Order: sequence, then structure tokens, then C-alpha cells
Amino acid sequence: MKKEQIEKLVEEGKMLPLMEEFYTIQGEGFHKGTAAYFIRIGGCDVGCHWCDVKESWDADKHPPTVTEKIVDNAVKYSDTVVITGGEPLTWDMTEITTRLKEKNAKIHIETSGAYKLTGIWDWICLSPKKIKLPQPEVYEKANELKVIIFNKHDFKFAEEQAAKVNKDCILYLQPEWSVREKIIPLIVDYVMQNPKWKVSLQTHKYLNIP
Ligand SMILES: C[S@@+](CC[C@H](N)C(=O)[O-])C[C@H]1O[C@@H](n2cnc3c(N)ncnc32)[C@H](O)[C@@H]1O
Ligand SMILES: Nc1nc2[nH]cc(C(=O)O)c2c(=O)[nH]1
Ligand code: SF4
Ligand SMILES: [Mg+2]
Repeated sequence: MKKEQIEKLVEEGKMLPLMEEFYTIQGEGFHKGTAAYFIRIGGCDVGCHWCDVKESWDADKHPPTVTEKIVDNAVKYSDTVVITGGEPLTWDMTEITTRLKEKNAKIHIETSGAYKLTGIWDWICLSPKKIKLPQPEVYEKANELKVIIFNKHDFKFAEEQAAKVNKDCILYLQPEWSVREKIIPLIVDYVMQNPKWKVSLQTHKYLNIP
């Protein structure tokens, strides 16, 4: 296929830069402990300095893959599919989620919310970032808010973000992995003082699974 043809299909969401896909246990947030098939789409312009998948950022490093093929494969493994990245909302998620819905999958997204919300979702995990704040529509539709705590100033950011989400949204504080030993005690104290929040850990990293 010609380069321009591929670019057009990616633009339409009919192809997506696929970094990796794997069947695992959702490690974080509300659905932690649940088996799910993960689809990791390349491409992210947000630039979190502590991002644990920096290899995902450059979309050109990940092969444009036919969306229909990604879906047909994913549903063989699990009826719960998590779309993550990179930042999945970099791309038009309409095609992939419509096809997954046709196959009766439960479709979850992990997103910073920084770009326009496309696609149909059973569960939206919003993990907002100071450097590129979420779009208003994502605050309205988020099912869980998962704020990463890297230092003590992030608690204030977490409260600002909690003030913007809908009333049913479940609130999580998750330690940034590299500082977990220092930050977990602060999160524990904070959640006991402010029980509207819950703790989320990256349990897959403790389990040594993807
Ligand atoms: C790699 S991101 C991809 C999805 C999307 N770009 C986002 O940030 O929500 C998946 C989740 O991992 C979290 N995350 C990334 N690096 C982390 C780290 N070093 N420690 C803890 N959580 C991290 C993100 O905040 C997000 O909730
Ligand atoms: N097991 C597992 N759970 C996860 N939850 C969110 C993840 C992500 O990178 O989006 C992730 C991940 O990479 N692995
Ligand atoms: S928004 Fe997500 S993928 Fe992008 S840099 Fe931040 S944590 Fe990494
Ligand atoms: Mg991860």
C-alpha cells in the first residue's frame, strides 16, 4: 500500500499504530484483578517525565495495523478489552470500538483525556496530566479518575481534578512507580484523612506480569 493510502486509513481509524497487545490481568484502578486483553496503540504527545512506556510515544515506530484484524484477534482472548497507549485518543477510536461492540466486547480505555473523546466505551479511566489537561467531555463521562502521585503537590492537583469530574466518578490515587516507597505512606495518610479517595497500585508490577 502507498504511504498516503496508509496515512488516510490511520486518519480514519481503519488502521492504527499497534505497539503491542497482550492478555493479562488489569492491574490498576476499579477493574484490578480482572482478566483483560490489552491493546497498546502508539503515539503520545503529552510527555509525562515519569511515563512507564516512553517507547510508545513515537507513532512512527509502531506498524500501522488494520483495525479489523486487531479486533478479530482481541476477542479470541477475552470479552474485556482495554485500549491504552500511548494516548489512544490521539486517534479516532470510532472504528475500533464499533467493531469491538459488534463482537459484544466490554471496552475500556486508559486515557489522559487530553484529546477529543471518540469511540463508544463501557469504562473510561481518566488519568489527567498537568501538562495537557483533559477535555471537558472526558470529565463528564469518566467512570474513574486515577491521579498519579509523584510528589506532595500532586494531592492539590488531584483535588482540582476531582472537582471537575461527574458525581459518580470513582476517585483513585496511584503512586508513581519509581517513588512508590516514599510516596505510598503519604497516600495512605491522605486517603484515611480524605476517604472519598481510594488507593490504586500497579499490581501487575508486583505480580511480574505485563
Ligand atoms: C501509560 S498510560 C497510557 C494511557 C494514557 N496515555 C494515560 O496516561 O492515561 C497508562 C496508565 O499508566 C499510568 N502511568 C504511567 N506511568 C506511570 C508510572 N511511572 N507510575 C504510575 N502510573 C503510571 C498513567 O497515568 C495511566 O493511568
Ligand atoms: N496489567 C496491566 N494493567 C494495566 N492497567 C493499565 C495499564 C496501562 O499501561 O494502560 C496496564 C498495564 O500495562 N498492565
Ligand atoms: S499521557 Fe500516558 S502515555 Fe502519554 S506520556 Fe503520559 S503516561 Fe505516558
Ligand atoms: Mg502500564
